[in-house]
Amino acid sequence: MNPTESAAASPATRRLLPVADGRRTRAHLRTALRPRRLLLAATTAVMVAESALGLVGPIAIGWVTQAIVDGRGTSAVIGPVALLAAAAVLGAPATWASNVLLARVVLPEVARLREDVVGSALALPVDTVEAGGSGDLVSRVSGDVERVTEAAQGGLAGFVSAALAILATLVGLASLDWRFALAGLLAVPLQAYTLRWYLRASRPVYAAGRTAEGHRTSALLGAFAALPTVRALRLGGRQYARVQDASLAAAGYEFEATRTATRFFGRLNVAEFVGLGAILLVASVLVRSGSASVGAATTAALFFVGLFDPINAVLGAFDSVQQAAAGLARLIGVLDATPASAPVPAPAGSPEAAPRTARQPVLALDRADFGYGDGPDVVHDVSLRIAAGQHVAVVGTTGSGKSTVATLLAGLRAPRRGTATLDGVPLADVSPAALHGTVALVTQETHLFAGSVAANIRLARPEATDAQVAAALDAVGATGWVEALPDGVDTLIGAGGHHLAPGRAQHLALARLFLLDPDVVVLDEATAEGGSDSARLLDTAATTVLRGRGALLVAHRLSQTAGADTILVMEEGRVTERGSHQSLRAAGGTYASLWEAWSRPG
Ligand SMILES: Nc1ncnc2c1ncn2[C@@H]1O[C@H](COP(=O)(O)OP(=O)(O)OP(=O)(O)O)[C@@H](O)[C@H]1O
Repeated sequence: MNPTESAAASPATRRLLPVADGRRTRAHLRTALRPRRLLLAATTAVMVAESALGLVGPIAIGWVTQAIVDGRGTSAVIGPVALLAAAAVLGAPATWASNVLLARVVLPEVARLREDVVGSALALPVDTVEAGGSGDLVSRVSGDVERVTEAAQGGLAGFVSAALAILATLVGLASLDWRFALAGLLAVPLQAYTLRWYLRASRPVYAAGRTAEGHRTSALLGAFAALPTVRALRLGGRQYARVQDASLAAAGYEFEATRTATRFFGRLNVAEFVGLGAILLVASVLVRSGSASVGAATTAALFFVGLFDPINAVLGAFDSVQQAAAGLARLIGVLDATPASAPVPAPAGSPEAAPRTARQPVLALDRADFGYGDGPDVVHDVSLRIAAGQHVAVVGTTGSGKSTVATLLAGLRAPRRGTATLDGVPLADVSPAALHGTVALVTQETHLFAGSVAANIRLARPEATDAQVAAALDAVGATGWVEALPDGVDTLIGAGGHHLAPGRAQHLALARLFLLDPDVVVLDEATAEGGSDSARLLDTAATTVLRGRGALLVAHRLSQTAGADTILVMEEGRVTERGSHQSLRAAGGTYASLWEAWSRPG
């Protein structure tokens, strides 16, 4: 997308990627954890043992208190103290084992989820990413994955062990005297009510907060992508205001979430004091009536006070589990948005990658219409066919739809009506792995990745040898200037590296294309950056790359298109003329005038 457009699109008007509903999210979790259910059961068993060890403290203290009240000798204290020491010694390995087991259950799944989501994101249709803004995608594969990891590593472990501690304490209370348990349970309705209120209040806040974060990232990325335009047109203030609005909206949700959590913990304190008050009341009645010992009453009070932390931990963990659930739903939304027919692209050279063939596939558009987003059609009823090494050129004025046709033919976008096919199969049904090496699109915007020149060329075929990389550079005539760089092919380019002029970046893109060796090439102004000096060099390189393959050429310099087998003239999204250079010149129409204007000296 044009950066100016991306910066101009208001985040509020974006259609973000879908978010999975609760049912779909739970189903995904169940499927993911099913193969690990034995490990999960072992982890739970260790956590139960760990929680049971945590109960030993209050029990031992109760026994000590009772021994003192009864005036028994020091020997009566030795047993409880030894028990306390044993629980402390066993507690450490139990905690270690539960952490290790939990990591074994959870971490591989989180890692796989991240890989799946990144893979799906790379296979998403361009339209879908453009509609949502890449910021939304970035915030999902970074922020959301982080939240799920945090919850799974820390929050979930805390949640499970604290929940088990609560259960074990309640059992402990009941085993002292059922009336202690009953008194303690008085807090439960209040806690349940508070929790229900909190879940209802916080869930939408977290979900909206994550969406707002996506908007904020989109606004930031949009502003950065359009930086040169923003500077040139002095749009800084407007961009700043846009980012500020998106940030304020996101911060607003963060405040709201904190406010809700604070209220929640305040209400919980009330519940705790109601429970403790009830236990102390019951204790005093039972001790006075002789139904319970002072030691048992002390243990009961300590049990209940000991519940405060786990209850806070459970409910606090709800917080991170809730945030993780919102994140997980957004991640699964990405998985679901990827077309089933478009598996994750396999790197070239891997066994799943399409085998290289010297075949000549037929790439065709048939009566294709296309429009961006919800906008009107900008391409109408376009048909063209590239077979067996044929070269088709598209010419026309700015905005007539040439680039759009190029992206339709390369399978980056799908026509609204009509078809785009490879050997008769709709491109939408051809997996990226099968398209890789068959059809390649090179546009005017050449992205240089941070890395060496060789690494940038090798992206086309990671298994290519140094000699093959050198041969590709040689074939397109780039060896001379590449060798003159500070470190030759090892010179670092891209972000933070040696600066290359746009024409040189295009030259490298042509070398990359040569190494990729696709059957059909779609060149969209791929040599447009050449100044008068390097224009000829780029034209020669393009001629070398195109030799023996089918091609669609979009170019402003008509010298590049004059040799094509068929030339299409586009006006306002329609093909208005079609034929060879000679026949179109002879026809005296738009092409003849364009040629006339272009070839006029000066
Ligand atoms: N990402 C986009 N979102 C919305 N509209 C777009 C987008 N890209 C192009 N358009 C519109 O579609 C129409 C065709 O544009 P396209 O870029 O295909 O024309 P073109 O002939 O390649 O122009 P140029 O020679 O300037 O590259 C234009 O009206 C343009 O404004």
